[in-house]
Amino acid sequence: MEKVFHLGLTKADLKGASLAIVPGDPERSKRISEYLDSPVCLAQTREFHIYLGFLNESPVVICSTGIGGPSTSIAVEELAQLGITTFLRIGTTGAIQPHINEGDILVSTASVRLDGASQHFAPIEFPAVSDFGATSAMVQACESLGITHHVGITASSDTFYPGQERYDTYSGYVRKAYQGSCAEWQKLNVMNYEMESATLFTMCAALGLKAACLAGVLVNRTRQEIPNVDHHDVEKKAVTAVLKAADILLHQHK
Ligand SMILES: O=P(O)(O)O[C@H]1O[C@H](CO)[C@@H](O)[C@H]1O
Ligand SMILES: O=c1cc[nH]c(=O)[nH]1
Repeated sequence: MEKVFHLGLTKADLKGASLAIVPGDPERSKRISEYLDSPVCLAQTREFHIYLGFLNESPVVICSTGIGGPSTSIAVEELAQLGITTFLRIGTTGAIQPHINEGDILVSTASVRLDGASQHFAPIEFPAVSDFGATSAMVQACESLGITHHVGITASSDTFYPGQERYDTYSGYVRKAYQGSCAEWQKLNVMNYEMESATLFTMCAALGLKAACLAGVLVNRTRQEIPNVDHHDVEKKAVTAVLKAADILLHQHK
């Protein structure tokens, strides 16, 4: 088999792996790989930092997606060509419901499609819905680890500023269409904002792949805009949860 376009890997490089953990941040890939047995770096190209390791003897791929839908769609398309069928996103997020605390883990059942890339896979009426089994594994993982978590809908936006209704200190400008949008999502019981799950869920549902997403809360925007938690502490909790979910999915039938 030829190498895929961006990741530059062949199927043989993945050693038969069928599950990938997909963080946004490239540096998170390496940190996650350190929890696996015999981790190796397969490639570092653009935003895609790819590692292979073993979880209780099963091969697992870690591949960062970078920020947003377009690069996420490339990672997913190319990993699927290499044999990956299950994608577990581990992200960071901003909560918009007052009962959610910094450091909590949010498991997304579905996402509001505030992205553009998902429309290249399915029309806007098509739901950005997670895979039930993979999402249940994330919930089970949080429960068994005693991690405070919330399960529900996520708003997934192409932009960090206007799409998430952030009034930056440079222009303070958010176009009319997004003014008041955060309050509307709050009213509709949306838990949080992040930037990749709408593309991931839509394309995986459309292409017959499985996807789930959990994210660690860095900030609760009902109280403040700038995080004051330790990113690494939040990340560690999310990594522990996603690895447990991967283990459940890979080994539950053995
Ligand atoms: O921490 P990651 O996985 O990158 O996720 C979140 O953080 C980035 C924005 O700061 C976006 O990618 C968003 O989805
Ligand atoms: O508020 C936030 C925090 C992290 N990532 C996002 O996309 N939004």
